[in-house]
Amino acid sequence: MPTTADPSQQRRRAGDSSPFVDLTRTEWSALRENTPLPLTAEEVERLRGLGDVIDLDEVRDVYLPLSRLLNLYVGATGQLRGALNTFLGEKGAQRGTPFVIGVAGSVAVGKSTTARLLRELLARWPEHPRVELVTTDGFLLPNAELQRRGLMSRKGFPESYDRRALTRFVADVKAGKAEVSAPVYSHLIYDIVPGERLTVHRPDILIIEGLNVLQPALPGEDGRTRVGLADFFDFSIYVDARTDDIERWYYDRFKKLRETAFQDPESYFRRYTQVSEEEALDFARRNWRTINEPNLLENVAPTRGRSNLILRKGPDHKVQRLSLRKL
Ligand SMILES: Nc1ncnc2c1ncn2[C@@H]1O[C@H](COP(=O)(O)OP(=O)(O)O)[C@@H](O)[C@H]1O
Ligand SMILES: CC(C)(COP(=O)(O)O)[C@@H](O)C(=O)NCCC(=O)O
Repeated sequence: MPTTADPSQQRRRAGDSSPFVDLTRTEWSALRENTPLPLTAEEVERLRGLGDVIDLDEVRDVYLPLSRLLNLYVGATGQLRGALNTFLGEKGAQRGTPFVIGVAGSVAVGKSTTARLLRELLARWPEHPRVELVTTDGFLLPNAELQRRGLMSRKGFPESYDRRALTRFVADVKAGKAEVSAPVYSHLIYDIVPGERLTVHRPDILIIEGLNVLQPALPGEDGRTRVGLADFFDFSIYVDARTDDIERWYYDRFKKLRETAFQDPESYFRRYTQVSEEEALDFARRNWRTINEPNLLENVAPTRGRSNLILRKGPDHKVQRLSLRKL
């Protein structure tokens, strides 16, 4: 068989048998067309998570095309709704429901920054100004309950969440309910905040970000299949990187948190400011090796292929390649 040295042709051939279109950063960035850059360097700085490297170039090259694509998807969904209403006739006077976007990926991969940037960029389009962001950590079981179930060292694994409540939350938002609320998690106290709720009032777009948002539904106690969170998504994004890089980012962030958030007298991790950096890092390494890495490999990474878009980061946190699901 003749071979070709042209990588784009090779990719095209491989692409024929893949449900995704693979794009380099350069190819992707050309797709922003004339979408204006609505954020200043200061605003980007404010949105950046600890350890993340996001600057205006990254916003322009990666996030503007993404915001343009999502705006097109929201518009096309509105047209589909019109078709559905025509079909439904008398019953078809349904008002729109929020467009739901899931953002998945490992602990420390930078999904929070991706989700926060998207919220800001999407809210600047006049067609959908009301964009809400909810993280799934609010649906973690409280520490007391995790302890009762012997799950304290499984935080972030699918079984550490109240998955029914999480799915019900997204289902209610997607159904167009006027007011839906979620519990709130605090990284500071490492627990659910008693009595605190976050309320969502029928936004134009809901972004739901978390480790396990693309997990398929578990069968119920009767063994029957249930509806899962991702069944309510209109679009989903998986933030991806090499496991070695994510591990390094996790330790770098831990070191920074030790100098900042952990110093707070209320911080659950305050004790790691009182020991040597090496001892503190031993704890971080244990956490990575026994909790976050196994969860990434067993539960999170296998959901990558269920997303609509994979953002693949290089060792410097910058997105290098993207895979977009074909329709
Ligand atoms: N122990 C901690 N104390 C304070 N903030 C934390 C702590 N652990 C993580 N964070 C912050 O919580 C957010 C979510 O972190 P994480 O779930 O690892 O997702 P990601 O890094 O993909 O955004 C990040 O902004 C991170 O900086
Ligand atoms: C709170 C998390 C489970 C992430 O929750 P998510 O919002 O992704 O559902 C995670 O950031 C975490 O704290 N993991 C526990 C192990 C650790 O401290 O690294």
